[in-house]
Amino acid sequence: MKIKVPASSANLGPGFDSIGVAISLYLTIEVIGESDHWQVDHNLGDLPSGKDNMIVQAALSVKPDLTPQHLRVESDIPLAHGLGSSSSAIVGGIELADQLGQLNLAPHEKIEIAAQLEGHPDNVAPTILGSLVVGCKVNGHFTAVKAPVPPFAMIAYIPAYNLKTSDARAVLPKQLSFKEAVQASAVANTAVAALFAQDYEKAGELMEADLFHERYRSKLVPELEIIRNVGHEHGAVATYLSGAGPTIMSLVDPQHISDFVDAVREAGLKDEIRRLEVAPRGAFWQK
Ligand SMILES: Nc1ncnc2c1ncn2[C@@H]1O[C@H](COP(=O)(O)OP(=O)(O)OP(=O)(O)O)[C@@H](O)[C@H]1O
Ligand SMILES: N[C@@H](CCO)C(=O)O
Repeated sequence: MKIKVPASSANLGPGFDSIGVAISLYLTIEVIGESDHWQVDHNLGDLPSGKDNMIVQAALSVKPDLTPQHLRVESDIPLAHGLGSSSSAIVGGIELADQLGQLNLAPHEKIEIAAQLEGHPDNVAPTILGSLVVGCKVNGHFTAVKAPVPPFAMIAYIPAYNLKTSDARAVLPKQLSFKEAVQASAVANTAVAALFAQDYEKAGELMEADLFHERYRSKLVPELEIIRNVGHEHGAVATYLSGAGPTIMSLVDPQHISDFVDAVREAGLKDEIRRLEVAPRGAFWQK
């Protein structure tokens, strides 16, 4: 039995901590069988291989008396790169507990648990539901709404360097003025309306007009402005900092992908570029 959990790309510009999209890169957790201790074989470098692994910790937070298992974990989601690897691990752990503990959790219950563990729903909600999701905390619980899937290729520029979410949050201001907060939220509201209206010309402009986080983080990820400018000339509808970065995501019309990629290379950017898709389905089990 295997669980497949998609990656995710959060924020989409002004939807800071609120909007995210499931992405076609996967964390796979194979259940080999019961064991006398938790054992996690993985291809993820020096991450923990026992009970202290994030997947196991998430599973035990849901059901502390789960029987220990031998798991095999593989992932094509780069760690600490703004593609939601920690959320995929948390959601994978919740799915594991749900299945092994026969809990039959509803999607909204999984979102509640996962968002409490992660702190915000922008990565975990699309990782659970698939496609594009807008969510928030309200009246002490998390809520999430699925939006139409944008009909674009997601072209990710993945810098070689890592950027921990905690470091990328440390550069954000503690406060915004009332006037700035009103303007930032007006941009985000209109971006969401444009996404639901499937008016991608308007959505693209608004996705590039974030006032919550990108202007503070762009000094950590100087490639953002370069790729955004390339995108304006070469077929990108919008370019944004994926999650806390450093991955930069561009929504590109499929007809313009090779032109866009060539132009990014001509701008002197040499790190990995991957063509990804929106994953329409959230985490699921396979025999
Ligand atoms: N499969 C996994 N198993 C165990 N721990 C993991 C796994 N995937 C990620 N992690 C943990 O999550 C950390 C990365 O989380 P972080 O929030 O910094 O970045 P991210 O989730 O990849 O990006 P972002 O939140 O910006 O989209 C890793 O350093 C590791 O500690
Ligand atoms: N919304 C989060 C995503 C990463 O957890 C951020 O940008 O910090």
